[in-house]
Amino acid sequence: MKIAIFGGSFDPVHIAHETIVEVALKNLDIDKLIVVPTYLNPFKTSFYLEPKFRFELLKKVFLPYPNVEICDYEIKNDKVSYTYETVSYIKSLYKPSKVYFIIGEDNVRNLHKWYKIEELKREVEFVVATRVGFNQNIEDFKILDINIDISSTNLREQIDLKFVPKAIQEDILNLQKGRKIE
Ligand SMILES: Nc1ncnc2c1ncn2[C@@H]1O[C@H](COP(=O)(O)OP(=O)(O)OP(=O)(O)O)[C@@H](O)[C@H]1O
Ligand SMILES: O=C(O)c1ccc[n+]([C@@H]2O[C@H](COP(=O)([O-])O)[C@@H](O)[C@H]2O)c1
Repeated sequence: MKIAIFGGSFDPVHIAHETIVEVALKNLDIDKLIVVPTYLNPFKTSFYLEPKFRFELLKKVFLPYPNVEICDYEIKNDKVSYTYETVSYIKSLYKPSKVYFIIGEDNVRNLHKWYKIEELKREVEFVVATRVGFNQNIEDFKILDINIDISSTNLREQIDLKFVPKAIQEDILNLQKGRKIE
């Protein structure tokens, strides 16, 4: 089995994430794509939406995709998880013959600082989703061509429903009513 892992904070999930998954399913030779929400990214100090809620939003968004699974491994750890550990766990579960790990172009800059990065590079092939405004040297990577100028930060600051997947628009509007999001 060949798999791709797409890890992220998804705080909250937006349409660029959904598009990355669609393009990956189309362009990578994979049987399954596993989305792994973080409890907390090792380089970040806090999250905004509760991990369980970010997980539920991802479930709703990717329900129509039969080959997409949302993995609660990091959330259940209830603490910072390193990608190297998550990949080891997923590998022990599925014994895949090939593992891709998808990151956005913004994450290329600090990739060399990831925990056990040299070992991790031997375990996975990194795939980079291009990101508007980030011009990293990505010629050594497999590329997913994404051209959507949105971030979770933008959405937390100001909701614009055109960047929110249809399946969760109501949940996001409810957050706005409760003033959890502006
Ligand atoms: N618009 C985008 N284009 C390409 N890649 C993206 C885009 N948005 C997110 N990604 C990538 O998807 C993964 C998960 O993203 P993440 O949940 O951190 O969203 P984000 O929009 O970058 O959030 P934040 O604004 O909170 O940093 C990361 O590897 C990130 O680089
Ligand atoms: O393992 C690490 O050292 C490491 C350091 C920074 C980020 N990551 C992972 O990179 C992925 C993208 O994170 P984010 O917050 O940009 O969505 C997510 O799966 C993080 O756990 C992993």
